[in-house]
Amino acid sequence: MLKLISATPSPYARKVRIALAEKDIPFELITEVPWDSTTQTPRHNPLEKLPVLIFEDGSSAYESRYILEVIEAKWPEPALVPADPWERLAARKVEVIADGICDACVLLFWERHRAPEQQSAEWIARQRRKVDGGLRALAETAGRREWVVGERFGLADIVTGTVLRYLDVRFPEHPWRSQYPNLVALSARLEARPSFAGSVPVPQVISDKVV
Ligand SMILES: N[C@@H](CCC(=O)N[C@@H](CS(=O)(=O)O)C(=O)NCC(=O)O)C(=O)O
Repeated sequence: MLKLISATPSPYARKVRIALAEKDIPFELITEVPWDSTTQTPRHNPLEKLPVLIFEDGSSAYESRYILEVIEAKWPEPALVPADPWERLAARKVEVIADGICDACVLLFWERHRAPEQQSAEWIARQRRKVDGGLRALAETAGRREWVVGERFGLADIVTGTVLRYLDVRFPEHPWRSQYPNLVALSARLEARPSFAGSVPVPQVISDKVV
């Protein structure tokens, strides 16, 4: 059985969970805390990050963008990336923006885990600018269209939906809902899909000291 190492808050893992669900690919979900010493992630990814997709032969794929490319190659229908090369590149650019917002949120999250006197205001401001700028770019790209790129649901919608819901977990005070009504409507439509409803992110308890 295909296995996916995931974590309850992970937007990167949620991308993969949604893609597998949208393609009706059965898999075993392994939920863990990659920050704790109990993690099995390093056994399957030398970079020690989840998500990790583990195939029946024990080989593994890691880095969510790469995992999604592997899934698209192994199980091409229904396609989640546009056939048109330029539309495909537009969808990949949306993934770059969405992943970049998530990356900035992760850096913010750990900076805020440091003792107050050790936290860098400049570093926090820098990450906050990336979140704000990325959201602005997503809102401009999405406009008021039904789907973020092209004429059907796909990768650009998956990554946009996952980063928006991730903000509720890691950056709940961010005012994106008042800033971008088009993203609020898009998020509501996407969250109604069974693949989204079955993978709603929630915080996790981290037992070990990380920073
Ligand atoms: N670029 C990676 C990022 C993955 C990532 O940062 N995963 C986190 C968990 S979560 O933030 O997604 O919940 C992790 O495993 N971090 C462990 C570590 O960085 O050592 C991807 O897209 O897969």
